[in-house]
Amino acid sequence: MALLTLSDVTVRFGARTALDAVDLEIAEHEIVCVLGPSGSGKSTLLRVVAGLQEPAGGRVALDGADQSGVPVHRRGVGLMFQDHQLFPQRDVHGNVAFGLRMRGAARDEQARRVEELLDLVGLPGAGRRAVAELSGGEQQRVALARALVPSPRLLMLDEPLGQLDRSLRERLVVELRGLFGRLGTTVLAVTHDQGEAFALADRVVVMRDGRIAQTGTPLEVWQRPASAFVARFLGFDNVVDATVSGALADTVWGKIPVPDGSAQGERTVLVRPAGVRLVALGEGLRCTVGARTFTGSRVAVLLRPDGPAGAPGIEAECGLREAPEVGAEVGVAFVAEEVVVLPGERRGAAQGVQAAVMA
Ligand SMILES: Nc1ncnc2c1ncn2[C@@H]1O[C@H](COP(=O)(O)OP(=O)(O)OP(=O)(O)O)[C@@H](O)[C@H]1O
Repeated sequence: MALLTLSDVTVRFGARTALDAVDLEIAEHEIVCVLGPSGSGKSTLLRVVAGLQEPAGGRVALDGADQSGVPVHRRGVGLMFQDHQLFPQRDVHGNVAFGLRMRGAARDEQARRVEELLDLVGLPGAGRRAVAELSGGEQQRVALARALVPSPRLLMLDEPLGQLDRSLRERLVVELRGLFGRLGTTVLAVTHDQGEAFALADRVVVMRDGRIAQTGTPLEVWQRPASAFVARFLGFDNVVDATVSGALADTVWGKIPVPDGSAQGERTVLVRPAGVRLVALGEGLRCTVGARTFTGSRVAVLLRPDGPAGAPGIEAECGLREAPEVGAEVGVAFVAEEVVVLPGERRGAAQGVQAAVMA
């Protein structure tokens, strides 16, 4: 049985629907990350599970038990918010022991458990340190220890690494995944950073306007985005309308090869940057290099098709040495394995069909 089940959960703020009939299940020991643009309903999802927000409709169940009317502190969930919300006047021990004290745990049990948790999050012996003197990353660990101390059956994290610098986030995310794996913690985390979500999660949930746009393993979502929205949200810019016929998609960039078995007809097609190949001038689509951006080990190259007028730019990625100069003229070809015909009919095409039917 799922540890957490949301069935048809709707949350409204006046006329605004923050969650729109959401269904979601989380299995025990699973780490699920919710991703989505600002305002898509991520925090509301956490709040409704925690009991901080009443749903207007639907049901939240933990271990199969309906949670309506069950207050926050009786749900057995741990919560960690973006801004840590540590008590500045208390030391590390005082912060981590908070949940135990509230439960009336004996002092020696508190001391033992706090030490155990501080060891676990990599802050052994830090109990007497003042919270205000800790670095952002250390405060983050204290907040995590505090959330873990009552052994919640579900740990919920809202932008857990939000305010930390990039290198610390990358390190902590790996540590967190290892830690949750060892503890067998079930986690529901919210982040707007897809790199973080992909590194942490067994499964990601992409939200849009209060609904789930896609759910799947990081690899599934990355390889097969469910829609143009998800593809663009993941940072893919090469998304164009196409008419797919057999192994070719007819697009504004010319005919692009698509993988065997691709859906046919009026579609939207994603070409991953790795599927854009630079070839000799005179072959493929003629483009001018509009910009180059160094991304670490690769160079992102923006190509502007020389025609037809209004054709969108194409993003390619090149090795450091073969990236052409800005202004260079190049030929562009496409590699079928890196092309994805997105599920669902193109919106414009569907509207066209509807207009035709109505006429
Ligand atoms: N207390 C509230 N009163 C009124 N509207 C609210 C309230 N909380 C959230 N909303 C609205 O509900 C929608 C979803 O908000 P939510 O905070 O869940 O989004 P989010 O995806 O977490 O956004 P962000 O990434 O910016 O934190 C938004 O349109 C927001 O304006």
